[in-house]
Amino acid sequence: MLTVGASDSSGGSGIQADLRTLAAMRMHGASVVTAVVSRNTRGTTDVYAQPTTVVSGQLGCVLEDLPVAAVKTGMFPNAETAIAVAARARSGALPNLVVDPVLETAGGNRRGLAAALERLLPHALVATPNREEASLLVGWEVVTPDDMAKAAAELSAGGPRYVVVTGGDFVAGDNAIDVVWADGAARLLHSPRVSSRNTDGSGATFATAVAARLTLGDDPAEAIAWSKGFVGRAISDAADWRIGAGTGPIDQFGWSALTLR
Ligand SMILES: Nc1ncnc2c1ncn2[C@@H]1O[C@H](COP(=O)(O)OP(=O)(O)O)[C@@H](O)[C@H]1O
Ligand SMILES: Cc1ncc(COP(=O)(O)OP(=O)(O)O)c(N)n1
Repeated sequence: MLTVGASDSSGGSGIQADLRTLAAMRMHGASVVTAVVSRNTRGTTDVYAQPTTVVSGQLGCVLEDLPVAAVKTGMFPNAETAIAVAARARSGALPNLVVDPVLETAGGNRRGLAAALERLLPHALVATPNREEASLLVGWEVVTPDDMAKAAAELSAGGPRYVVVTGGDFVAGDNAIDVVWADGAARLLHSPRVSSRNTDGSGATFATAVAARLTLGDDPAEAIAWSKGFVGRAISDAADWRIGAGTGPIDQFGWSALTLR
């Protein structure tokens, strides 16, 4: 599987989380690095964008040799890089494409990046925006599960066949609720909400797991359901960790359950 995204110096999110997820799923991961991000558990302090020629060069180099079965995209530092990857997708070179439209580190040009992502989304099989990302993409505020379903339907029109609006930050009751839109209908996915300050990389882990399960032959609905369980366990297993002063990473490997002697 190929992940296209940014390097996160804290190790919690970005390509580090993606490659950890793939390793936990016993899968080989190739990685195209769109940016190098200075980030710790308290936040992001700098984003160094790779030149677009380097991103395109890495992409071409991987695709001409490795048998890539699925691709997940994460953070793009600017519109130009996203547009270059969209051009590759348009040519049919990115199979089983899962787009996690990260806008957190886009700085002042979120609208420009969102517009560029709109050029990538029609080539995706699955998109996994959180509520904030969905709000920016549809242009209105996505709050409730009904809103999530409406936004997912809007994004799916002319775009990915499956849209999952994730609701990790939607606190209502005991469940973490995601809304999946596919083939004209919305479905709610519930899992127990884990009380933890360590949720960094949840979105990256979820989207990567979806792409990885697609390579194993799941249909998208199965891949999404499996990944929801996987990320919930990873969050739960890391609930007691104390790594950094802020939002810490999650436990894709089930390390907390292992005893190493
Ligand atoms: N505290 C939590 N307990 C259980 N599942 C969670 C929790 N936080 C996030 N998730 C799940 O992790 C996945 C990523 O969701 P979310 O946090 O919304 O994405 P992002 O990290 O992109 O903001 C979703 O499947 C969501 O339901
Ligand atoms: C380098 C880098 N990549 C991704 C993110 C944020 O990704 P997102 O899917 O919004 O959230 P998590 O994966 O962290 O749950 C980031 N901040 N930096």
